[in-house]
Amino acid sequence: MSVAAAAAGRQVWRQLARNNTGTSAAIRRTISSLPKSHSQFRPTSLPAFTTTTTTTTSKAVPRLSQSQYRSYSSGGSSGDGTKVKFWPFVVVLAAGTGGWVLLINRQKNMPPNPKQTASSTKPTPAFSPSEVTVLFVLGGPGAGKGTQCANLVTDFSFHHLSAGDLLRAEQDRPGSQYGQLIQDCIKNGAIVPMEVTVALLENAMADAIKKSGSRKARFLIDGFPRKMDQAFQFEKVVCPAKLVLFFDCPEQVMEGRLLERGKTSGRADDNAESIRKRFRTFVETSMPVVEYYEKEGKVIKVDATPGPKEVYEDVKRKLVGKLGENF
Ligand SMILES: Nc1ncnc2c1ncn2[C@@H]1O[C@H](COP(=O)(O)OP(=O)(O)O)[C@@H](O)[C@H]1O
Ligand SMILES: O=c1ccn([C@@H]2O[C@H](COP(=O)(O)OP(=O)(O)O)[C@@H](O)[C@H]2O)c(=O)[nH]1
Repeated sequence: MSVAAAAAGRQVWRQLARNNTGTSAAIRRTISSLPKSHSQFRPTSLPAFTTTTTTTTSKAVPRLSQSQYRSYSSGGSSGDGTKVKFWPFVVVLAAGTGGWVLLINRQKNMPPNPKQTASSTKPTPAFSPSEVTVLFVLGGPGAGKGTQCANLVTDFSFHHLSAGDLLRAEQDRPGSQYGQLIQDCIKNGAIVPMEVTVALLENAMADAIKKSGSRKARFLIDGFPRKMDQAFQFEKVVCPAKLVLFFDCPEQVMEGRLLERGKTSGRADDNAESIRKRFRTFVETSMPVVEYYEKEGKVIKVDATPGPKEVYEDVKRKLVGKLGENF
């Protein structure tokens, strides 16, 4: 695991702990019981995070200065000149060995060469954007992301991966050490630490590609990234995204849809209190992600207020307009 990845992992936990004042004591307990190293809190069933090693090449060993050498002439003579004297050799050997040890220890303490570190720790995304097309699908809770993804799957043979669905499946997986954490986050409209979600997505993408038997694939990553750290991590270790589909919808409309959905969805967060928290998280944490990608010129914005058919016509027209029929 790279130092940067470890630091990123620790940062997430610190951040979560900081943001944690309003969340349940169960989350606090879970966080405090979690190990610091982010490689250790990776779900056991999930793929390994990209790991790289940093190597430092040994530098040319500088010569010892004169003062570090024991002078042959400094010792007095003992006995007659015909006897072989061993002690000067022993002293020279000891001094030489000491010098080597000092040098090696100094090299160990030296910071690695920045050039080497930059190239050797840069993780390569698991999937190449030349083979794998990733579209992030964003929008407030209840904006209609899942509904529109289903249409896109039919017309454009996308694989649809909902981050929320993957998290709920991990939450329900017997033996998952993240079940309680995910459950608490979802109920409180909080965001599950990115390592868990990114790993679940990478795993699901790899499965879909394996099943399809083709290295080329299109993915709709629904409800993700909801936070900037997730966006950076996913693009760095999984796959750079081509575009973001953003479903823009007023809160009042989304609330009505979610309360209606809550009558049958069985979801722990489709209730008035959780909805309020989810809206807040969306405005404070997820909208900055949309704004970031807007600045990158990667956002297709769709008004999600009309009925599903009308919304889809708009999605299709804008998507094909941007990428063409055969993207
Ligand atoms: N354009 C729309 N007009 C009215 N209802 C919609 C529309 N799109 C989705 N819905 C309904 O609203 C609820 C939330 O939609 P969903 O696709 O699950 O949203 P999200 O995935 O963004 O949370 C669902 O019950 C869905 O049937
Ligand atoms: O990347 C993600 C996606 C979802 N969630 C959690 O899953 C919940 C439900 O997300 P989903 O996309 O299923 O539903 P939506 O809120 O969009 O209706 C969110 O409120 C978060 O608690 C998360 O932590 N990280």
